[in-house]
Amino acid sequence: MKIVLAPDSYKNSLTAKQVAASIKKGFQKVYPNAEYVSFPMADGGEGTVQSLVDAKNGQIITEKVVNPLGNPTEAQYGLIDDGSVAVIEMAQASGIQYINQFTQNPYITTTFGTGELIKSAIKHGAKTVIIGIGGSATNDGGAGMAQALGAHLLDEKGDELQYGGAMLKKLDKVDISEMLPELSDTEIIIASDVTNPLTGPNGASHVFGPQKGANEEMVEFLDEALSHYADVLKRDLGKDLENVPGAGAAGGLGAGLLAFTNSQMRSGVDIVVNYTGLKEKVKGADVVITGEGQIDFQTKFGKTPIGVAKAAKAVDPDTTVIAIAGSVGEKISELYPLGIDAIFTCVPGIEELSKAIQDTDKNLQQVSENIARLIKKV
Ligand SMILES: O=C(O)[C@H](O)CO
Repeated sequence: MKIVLAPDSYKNSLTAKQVAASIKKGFQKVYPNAEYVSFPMADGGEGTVQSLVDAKNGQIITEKVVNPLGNPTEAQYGLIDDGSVAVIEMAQASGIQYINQFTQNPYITTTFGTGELIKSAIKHGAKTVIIGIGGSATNDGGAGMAQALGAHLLDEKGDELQYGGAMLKKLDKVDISEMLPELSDTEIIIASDVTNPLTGPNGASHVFGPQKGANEEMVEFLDEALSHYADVLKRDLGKDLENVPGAGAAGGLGAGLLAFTNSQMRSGVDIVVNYTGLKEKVKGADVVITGEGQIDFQTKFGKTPIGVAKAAKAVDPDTTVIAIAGSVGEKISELYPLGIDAIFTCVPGIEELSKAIQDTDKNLQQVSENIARLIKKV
């Protein structure tokens, strides 16, 4: 019996590695001698660094960077494959957790710290940088990120723009002559959490600006600023990004990365499946167990369980794929035709969220044992 455990993390509760360990303990009560292969997974969002570092025995690097408000902070990223590949979550340096109702202000928040993480990864020898973007406090189109990598974003007087989305309105010229030279040999793979364009009603400012503190007037101003930024990028760098899907992710960092680096957008979970070699590991598996904190029909839009199911079924359509979630939401039947054979929640009954989170390990073991008993019977 070969059992592959490839879950995502359960947000605010367990890392993907811990989830896999809990499921394994439950299964071992029924199948003590099975072959277990644990594969912490992720989809480019929160937990991607930890999952890839765990899956590939990588290394966590801590770097002093600037947070979105321009204050010093420490942020982490991962190095895998002997340091040749870096894994970054932009939110570690420029995420929404750094702001509160008193400090939130997308006119001034910056992605400079994300650029510092990319620079650090390159200085450590990374030739490929996987960057998960989303969960940001910023609306600066990745301008701060580009400045940290040596780009000059200049106003009419030739002065460097200050941090923040509002400043982009003053952008007159982009000069990339002093950007980090190694960037031209660095492949950047972007895992974006959304497919929104840079500007317009579905763009970064209109859709995600309010959650970062923008009122109606600010949203309009920021949208115009990003539109002007896109015009200058098109004129000075020859990149037309305004309507590219994902350009509006992380306050337009998607556009910034596409404009200033050798980058391409890919599905986050496909990147992780690829880098962990999951398809190789699921060969010969009798059962593949995946999961995430919350499963519902939206899981089909590139979340971990679907990525795992697709990989497993591509290798062998007869492999049984089971998902275990903390909470199971609406229309999960939409996931069955996509490769997930059955979905279970690990929460035993109605209880406080804090209690469910606290008991996740125990609950996961319990439901896993039950699933194993059922499989044995069948
Ligand atoms: O950071 C943001 O703006 C949202 O997560 C969308 O990417």
